[in-house]
Amino acid sequence: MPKNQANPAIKTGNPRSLSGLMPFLRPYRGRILIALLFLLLAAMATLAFPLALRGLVDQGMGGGSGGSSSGSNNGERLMAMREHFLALFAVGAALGLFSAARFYSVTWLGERVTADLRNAVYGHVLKQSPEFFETTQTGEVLSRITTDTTVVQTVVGSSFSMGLRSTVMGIGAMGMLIATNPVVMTQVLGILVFVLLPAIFFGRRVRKLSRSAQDRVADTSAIAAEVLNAVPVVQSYTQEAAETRRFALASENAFDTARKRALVRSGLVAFIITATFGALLWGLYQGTQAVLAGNITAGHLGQTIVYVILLVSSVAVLAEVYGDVLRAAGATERLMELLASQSAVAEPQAPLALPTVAGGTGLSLQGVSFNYPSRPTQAALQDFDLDIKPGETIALVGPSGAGKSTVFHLLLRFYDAQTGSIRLNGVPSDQISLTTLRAGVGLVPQDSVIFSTSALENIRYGRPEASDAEVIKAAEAAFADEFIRRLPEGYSTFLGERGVRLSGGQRQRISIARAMLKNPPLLLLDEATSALDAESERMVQAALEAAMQHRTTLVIAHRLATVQRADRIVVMEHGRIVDIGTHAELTARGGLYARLAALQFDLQPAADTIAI
Ligand SMILES: Nc1ncnc2c1ncn2[C@@H]1O[C@H](COP(=O)(O)OP(=O)(O)OP(=O)(O)O)[C@@H](O)[C@H]1O
Repeated sequence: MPKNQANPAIKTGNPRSLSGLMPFLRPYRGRILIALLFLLLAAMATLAFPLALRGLVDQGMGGGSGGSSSGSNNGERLMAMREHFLALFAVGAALGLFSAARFYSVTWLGERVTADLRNAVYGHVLKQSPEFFETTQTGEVLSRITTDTTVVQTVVGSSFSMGLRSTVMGIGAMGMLIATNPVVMTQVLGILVFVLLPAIFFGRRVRKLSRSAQDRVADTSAIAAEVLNAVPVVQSYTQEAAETRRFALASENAFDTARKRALVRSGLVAFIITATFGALLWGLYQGTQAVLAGNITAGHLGQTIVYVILLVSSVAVLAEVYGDVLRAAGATERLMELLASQSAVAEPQAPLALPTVAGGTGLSLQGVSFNYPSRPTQAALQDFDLDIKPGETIALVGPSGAGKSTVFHLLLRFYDAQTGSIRLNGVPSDQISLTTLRAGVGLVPQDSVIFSTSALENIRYGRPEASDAEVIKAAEAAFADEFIRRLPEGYSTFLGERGVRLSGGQRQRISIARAMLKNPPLLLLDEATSALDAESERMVQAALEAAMQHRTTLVIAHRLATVQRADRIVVMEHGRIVDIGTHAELTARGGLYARLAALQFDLQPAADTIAI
């Protein structure tokens, strides 16, 4: 089982999964306490309201209910009423103030925790080895970072506080009811038990469906991410309609699961509302009877009714919140799964320093055998032995699938070899921290990556602290300066997806300038196979030659000029080294290299050629 799979401790959509959020809440303990304080104050203001109301009804209005009161009596009552109204207003103002403060602090918390969570997941995903991305689709990760965190935000930033407020209010209202009217209370409590039991049953179903609804939404994101990255291919094969149908099918699945969840939840809501109404009416009925019998005053009844309303509405809100909590539990689980995934490439416990050697990095690969985790039976490299002196330029050649790129992957520690050792300047590569190891390597991939930013920043990606002058120097060395200056805004021109599109050769030169600015002692170059026009080709070649100076270079070579410049050419086939030598030596030997070279470099055709 790949190491990056879900931590088995975190399984199905259980509300307990929300505990995974604890580390994200902990830094904000002070804020949480403040929010709780405002929440309590607002709840207390709400609970004080019926008391003030009772005072108003019984003392302000109904005190001497007989009809013909004396003038002074009326005046006193008016005064008392005013006082009661003032008290009610004070309670209302306090409620408004505390509710606003609670709302702000809780929303702040929700947004903050979600932002932290999103950043943590993204940062964690970026550290995963390529193996992770072979098993997890980009769209799926995006969906988790956006949709799932939004669900969590709903809970932390609103549902949770609603739930807490309802709990406090419910308990408060219950306490007040017990104090003022124990008989009604006993009956209301009975009804509440009747509400809660089925709610738990329904809740379980909602939970399962919540998790699955999130999964189905992630499916649609995965499809969209894949297809949006390949729109030209989709259009050239006129597959727009088919792709739309595929997406619609996934959307339909998501809709169906969400609909089922809504149905179950609706049942829950219908049940709760009916039951709470029952409780409310029951309380009202009891109260009216008591007033008629002269056991309690009208104010007492009014107060009781408001408390009963508070109590049942709290329970109703809690049921609603419970649904949100279950949804968030599903989302948290999925996020925690991502956070729990461990990169198959481990950092060393006690990293060793990487000594610097003049002229470049010395490399030693001894007995290296490796197969990709998804292909346990097929060796991508076998008994690979190669010593490279600092400053040497080595060309790797061989048919497609020979394992050339795999050598790069292992040198960068994207994967770890199953057997053998890889040493840089004598230090095993798995004993060097990943940051140190990769800081010393410059990679120029076959397909140049251009980020959506200025030309300046694109080159600076290789060394963020470099000055503008250094960036320009690197661009000049990579023969990129001239064309960059001719762009609409020179070095400030926005490149990439939403900016100026560059030609293949220009992209390559930016990519080379980026690596040159980093100035690494080891350069890994994957020469582009795509044909460039002669002028572009000449420029790229010149840029590459400049880049190879004063460092160790490994180049996956596709050009005659490159192999001719190399100190040694390593010929690979089926993951093994089949020959090593210079261009002249290897051509003279007439083996695999001679045949490859004849095909690839357009040399004198050899007698028997092989397909590459
Ligand atoms: N991520 C991967 N998972 C599984 N197998 C892989 C992976 N990458 C490469 N392989 C396999 O490993 C072998 C070596 O591939 P590699 O990419 O190193 O070859 P290459 O010599 O660079 O080929 P090319 O010149 O076509 O890029 C091939 O059989 C390939 O199918």
